[in-house]
Amino acid sequence: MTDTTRSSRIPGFHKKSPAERLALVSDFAGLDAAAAARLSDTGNLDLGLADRLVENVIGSMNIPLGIATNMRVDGEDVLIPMATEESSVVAAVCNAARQCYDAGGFTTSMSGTLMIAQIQAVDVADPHAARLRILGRREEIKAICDGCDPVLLSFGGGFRDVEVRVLDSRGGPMLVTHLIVDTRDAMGANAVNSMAETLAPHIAAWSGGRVYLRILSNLADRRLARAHAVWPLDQIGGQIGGEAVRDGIVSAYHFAAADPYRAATHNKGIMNGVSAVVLATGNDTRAVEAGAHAYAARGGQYGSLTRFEVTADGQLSGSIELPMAVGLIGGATKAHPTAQACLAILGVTSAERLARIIAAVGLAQNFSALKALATTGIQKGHMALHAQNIAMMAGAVGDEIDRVAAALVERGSVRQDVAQAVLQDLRGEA
Ligand SMILES: CC(C)(COP(=O)([O-])OP(=O)([O-])OC[C@H]1O[C@@H](n2cnc3c(N)ncnc32)[C@H](O)[C@@H]1OP(=O)([O-])[O-])[C@@H](O)C(=O)NCCC(=O)NCCSC(=O)C[C@@](C)(O)CC(=O)[O-]
Ligand SMILES: NC(=O)C1=CN([C@@H]2O[C@H](COP(=O)(O)OP(=O)(O)OC[C@H]3O[C@@H](n4cnc5c(N)ncnc54)[C@H](OP(=O)(O)O)[C@@H]3O)[C@@H](O)[C@H]2O)C=CC1
Repeated sequence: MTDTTRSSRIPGFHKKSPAERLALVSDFAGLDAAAAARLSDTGNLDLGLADRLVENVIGSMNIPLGIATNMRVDGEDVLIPMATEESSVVAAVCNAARQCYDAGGFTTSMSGTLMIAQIQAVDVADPHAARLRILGRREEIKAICDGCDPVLLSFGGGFRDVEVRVLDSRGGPMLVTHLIVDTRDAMGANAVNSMAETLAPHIAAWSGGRVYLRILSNLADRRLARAHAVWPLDQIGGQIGGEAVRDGIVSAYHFAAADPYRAATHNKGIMNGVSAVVLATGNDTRAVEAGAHAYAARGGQYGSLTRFEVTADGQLSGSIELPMAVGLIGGATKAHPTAQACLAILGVTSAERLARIIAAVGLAQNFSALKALATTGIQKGHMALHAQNIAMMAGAVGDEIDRVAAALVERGSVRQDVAQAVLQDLRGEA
């Protein structure tokens, strides 16, 4: 029954300390002392820092951090920190990277570190002429934008270009100005948003219209990260032979390229890897995910972020291209000590190198998922690793977890009801 005595209207909640908030939440939700203690155990994130990173903090939510091995990117071996709650994601990257390691691993590139900020103007009487008026002010616009961020300028970044589009919207023509800004080692949201807000009154004056939105675009298509790898047939073959595996993977790609229902899952697999590194390094997962999916839908049809084809000598070639707006400065990257440690593990000294490594991880992840799907099926490898989670869900603790998980894999039935039965057996309760 609904409890009508509880109220979520808590004035001044944000002004309380984390401990006071937790007490209120515990009371509201009827949490026992153990649950409350778990919430306030912030692990490797200082509670005071957490309270500064986001609002209304009561604790922190810890996610496992795994390391993907075997990755060689542009001739350099690198260990990959991945923050994810999903089993088999880290193993999949290790597995894919192992199979192309001897062939040289991944080669990567980047289109640049340019972000786009948009300024929306409406009620412009002569949008096409206004477009030219704004384009004619390029040097003035550059000075205004660069004046917003001298620090960025000192690192070689800043305004690069202005573009103006006349959009045919439901509310009539709309004038949209794009500021193209090199944000170097920052993701750049705050930098370009400040520029857009500062420039907005000028756009209103030059266009004769009214300005509404002034915000970056997450479709960061001037910041594309690319990765490529060749998987030799003798490395991917196994029992069914390299050619069959290769053809199955290529066909899986063709399926994703032709069908948005499949492409969504295909790209979700890629983002298993991408988002895990983005999160581990304190970057904005939503920004990267929005950019990736918008890029996958360019041209009007949602499709695959990767491509698989056969090289002239019959090997499997895989490539990926996606927007990668990540930074080493700003957001939580600098503030979160675990993010700093993850960047140290990666050994990256530029946002570009980080973006390129993440693209390689996305490609690796996709290779392993497609290989599993096109051969044994995803459940064999994934469920074998997921068996431990199922064992824990069934109530197994300590040593029981491994024993129950092993029994589930042996029976080929990774299900909670089976786990419960195995556990009862183990405990002599059957
Ligand atoms: C799970 C594996 C790796 C087993 O693969 P396998 O061939 O049975 O494993 P193996 O024991 O022969 O080991 C091969 C290598 O895999 C790695 N490996 C193997 N086991 C581990 C482990 N426990 N921890 C860390 N690494 C592991 C490791 O690198 C190892 O090399 P070694 O170190 O022995 O020289 C394989 O089946 C696989 O890659 N499966 C794909 C799993 C996957 O994609 N998971 C993502 C979750 S499913 C999903 O959300 C996305 C999806 C699938 O829907 C996307 C789509 O539809 O496209
Ligand atoms: N739609 C979206 O994706 C949005 C995302 N966000 C959030 O914005 C945050 C990222 O913003 P971002 O602008 O990157 O972060 P910050 O504003 O925190 O940091 C960037 C700033 O750091 C300074 N800086 C110092 N060294 C460098 C260097 N080597 N290269 C580049 N800049 C340097 C620059 O100047 P200075 O010191 O003068 O600032 C730069 O503007 C994330 O938390 C994200 O979640 C916010 C709004 C919308």
